[in-house]
Amino acid sequence: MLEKDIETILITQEEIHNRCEKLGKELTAAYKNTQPLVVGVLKGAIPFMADIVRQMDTYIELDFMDVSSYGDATVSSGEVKIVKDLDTNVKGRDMLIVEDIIDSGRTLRYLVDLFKYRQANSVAIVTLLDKPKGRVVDIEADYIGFDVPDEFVVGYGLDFAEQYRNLPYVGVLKPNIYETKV
Ligand SMILES: O=P(O)(O)OC[C@H]1O[C@H](OP(=O)(O)OP(=O)(O)O)[C@H](O)[C@@H]1O
Ligand code: HPA
Ligand SMILES: [Mg+2]
Repeated sequence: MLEKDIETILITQEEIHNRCEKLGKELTAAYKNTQPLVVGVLKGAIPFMADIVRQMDTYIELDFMDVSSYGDATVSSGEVKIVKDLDTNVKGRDMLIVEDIIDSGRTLRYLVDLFKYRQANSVAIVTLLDKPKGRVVDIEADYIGFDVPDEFVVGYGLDFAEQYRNLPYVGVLKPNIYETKV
């Protein structure tokens, strides 16, 4: 059903699963002596977060933050706003932010600066996808699943107009889909 809208599959479900296993081992080792607060950035990070935390064999806590800079657009508005804040006081905490993609970098630049301002002890980033060509502000992830080309990607949490988050892989939409929705 959804697959008819996809032009190319960039990353398969199996590739994502295998990469999550490897990243999970690295994160387990990195956080074995601390109890990090793992922060999922709603809504895109949900599928990746569900997979990556189940590959972390160590003590962790979960929290969520909802920030938005895109709305239904495919180009970032440039302004990041908090839609839902954390429930947890982060002062002195080791934090791991889980994201689906770093594109312009604005969302993560904002979050890292915010958590440092709130005096977190450390702030690291794990992202499923990195789109280095999209970068407008300076930010790098500590753990990256895959690099993607400078194209608008969907699936595995990533949406176009709130659709396609539930695809079990990452792909590029057929051009006619943009035309009918824009
Ligand atoms: O590096 P950037 O250019 O800031 O883009 C990346 C962010 O944009 C998307 O979220 P969005 O704000 O669309 O919310 P969503 O997760 O609910 O789709 C994505 O999930 C990242 O959080
Ligand atoms: N796809 C979906 N959402 C996004 C993207 C993308 O390529 N970049 C930033 N948010
Ligand atoms: Mg989005």
